[in-house]
This record gives sequence, structure tokens and C-alpha cells, in this order.
Amino acid sequence: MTPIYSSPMKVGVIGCGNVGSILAERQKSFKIVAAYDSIPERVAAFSDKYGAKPFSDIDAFLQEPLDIVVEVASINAVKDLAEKVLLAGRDLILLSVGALADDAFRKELLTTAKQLHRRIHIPSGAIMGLDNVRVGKISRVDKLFLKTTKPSRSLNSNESVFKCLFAGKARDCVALYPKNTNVAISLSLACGREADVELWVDPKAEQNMHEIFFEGEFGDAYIRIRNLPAPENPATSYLAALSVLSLLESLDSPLVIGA
Ligand SMILES: NC(=O)C1=CN([C@@H]2O[C@H](COP(=O)(O)OP(=O)(O)OC[C@H]3O[C@@H](n4cnc5c(N)ncnc54)[C@H](O)[C@@H]3O)[C@@H](O)[C@H]2O)C=CC1
Ligand SMILES: O=C([O-])CC(=O)C(=O)O
Repeated sequence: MTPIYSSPMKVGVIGCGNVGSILAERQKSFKIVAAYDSIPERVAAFSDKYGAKPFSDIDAFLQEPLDIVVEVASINAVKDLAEKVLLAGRDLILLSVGALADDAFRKELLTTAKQLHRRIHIPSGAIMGLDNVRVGKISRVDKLFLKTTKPSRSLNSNESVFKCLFAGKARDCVALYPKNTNVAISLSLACGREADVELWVDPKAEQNMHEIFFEGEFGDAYIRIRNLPAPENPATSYLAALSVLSLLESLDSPLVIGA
């Protein structure tokens, strides 16, 4: 049978910032052959450092012989570019999951993916437990609650006291904090039920902490993830970059683990 991907897998990256650079630094069984960013200097510097072909035109980028495109840019990038990626016949990994909070956009994107037999992969990002939260789609759920606590610098906040910045539904949270709460949408999509969310700023904290409270037919679970912020972007936890990396490393493995 023909292998699904080339070996090494040819990856195109949208977003040459913090996560894009971590992927490039640590690529092993895949190769980033093309890079696209809306800031020309960023893509040029990325290309000089890592050898990927630079693009500031998305159509030209998508004409490269890519096995998969990895979005590590922004919610706007997903909204503007994800459909183009699928229409170009590429699978897509997307990290700015908040874009999928828009029901109409998500449904249209998934319809396109289905029609073209393409896949959209959502990495676990900055949390753990997304695999088992999927039981929410086939069994009763009584509670899905995410409490995120981040240092002031991660939230670009001037608050000097421990304070709740938001309490409400996942999609309203990511609309207000698009660079900090994509995980709330990943959880909601995995479970099939919109998560309740609280976002706290803690001026004394050093880590980006996510606490997941999940209850239902199976029993209950509490997961606490204390993430080190990524050195180049404290809004993003380092684990988010590692999760994309591990997904890329395992995509064509014959052994699929989890859930
Ligand atoms: N799902 C999850 O668990 C997590 C998701 N994220 C999201 O992942 C994404 C990447 O994070 P970082 O690398 O830390 O961000 P970053 O800000 O360091 O890098 C983003 C890069 O993408 C580029 N970019 C932004 N919008 C673009 C567009 N419309 N078209 C082309 N290029 C564009 C920027 O110029 C920048 O170079 C962010 O959206 C972040 O919020 C981050 C952490 C966890
Ligand atoms: O990296 C994190 O801790 C979570 C994050 O920013 C997001 O979900 O957007």
C-alpha cells in the first residue's frame, strides 16, 4: 500500500513565532520545508535559520509538495487560511483552536474536510486529558469546568492582586482572551459540551496553570497542569509546542495510543 506521507514527512508551517521556532529547532522525523507568516521579516529570519523555503503568498506556499500544514499563528490565521489549506488537498494541524468556537465556520470547515477526505488534527496543546474527555460524546456529563490561572506577564496584565478576570462560557472567554484560552475550546469540542471557564491572574505565579474538573457517568476527574511558559511567549505554555511536536512525530506510526 502507498504510504500516506513521505519520509521524512514534508511540513509547511503557518506562523514563524514562538511555537513555529520550537518545532523547527526540534524537528526529527519530519522536515519543515516551507514557512509562511504575515510578517515578512519573521519568515525571512526563520528561513535563514532553519532552511525552510519562505513565503509571504499563501497560494504559492500551498503549491509546495507538502504532506501536512501546521498552523501555529493566530485565530485570525485559521479563519482566513484553514479552508484554503484543505482545498489545496493538505491535512491540517491547528493550534489556534479558538477559531472553531464559531459554529458556522467550524461546520463549513469540517464539511470541506469531509468532502475532500482531509483531516484536521487538534493537538492536546497546553492541557492533558483531551483523549478521555471524549467519553463526553458517548456518555452522560454532569460537569466540565476549566480554571486557568496565569501570571500577569502571560496575560499582559497590570493587575497586582490575585483576581478573577472572567467567569462564563468557553467561547466568550476565548473571544476576550484569544491568546490564552484556546484550550477551553479544545476541551469543549472533545467533550461535545461547552466548558464553563474561569480565568484568573496571579501576579505571584510563575506558571500557566490549567485545572480541569470533569464529572459524569464514568465518575469524576481532576487534572492540574502546571506549565512553564514558553521562553519567547509567556502567554503560550511550552507544553503546547511539545504537544504539536509529539503529534507530528507520531502521525504515521502504526501504533495509535490514547482514548
Ligand atoms: N491550543 C492550545 O493549547 C494553545 C494554542 N496556542 C495558540 O497557538 C498560536 C501560536 O502561538 P505562539 O507561537 O506562541 O504565538 P506567537 O505570537 O509567538 O507566533 C505567532 C506567529 O504567527 C504569525 N501570525 C499571526 N497571525 C497570522 C496570520 N493571520 N497570517 C500569518 N501569520 C500570522 C505572527 O506574525 C507570529 O510570527 C497562537 O494562536 C496561540 O494562542 C498557544 C498555546 C496553547
Ligand atoms: O498555553 C497555554 O497555557 C494555553 C493557551 O495559551 C491557550 O489555550 O491559548
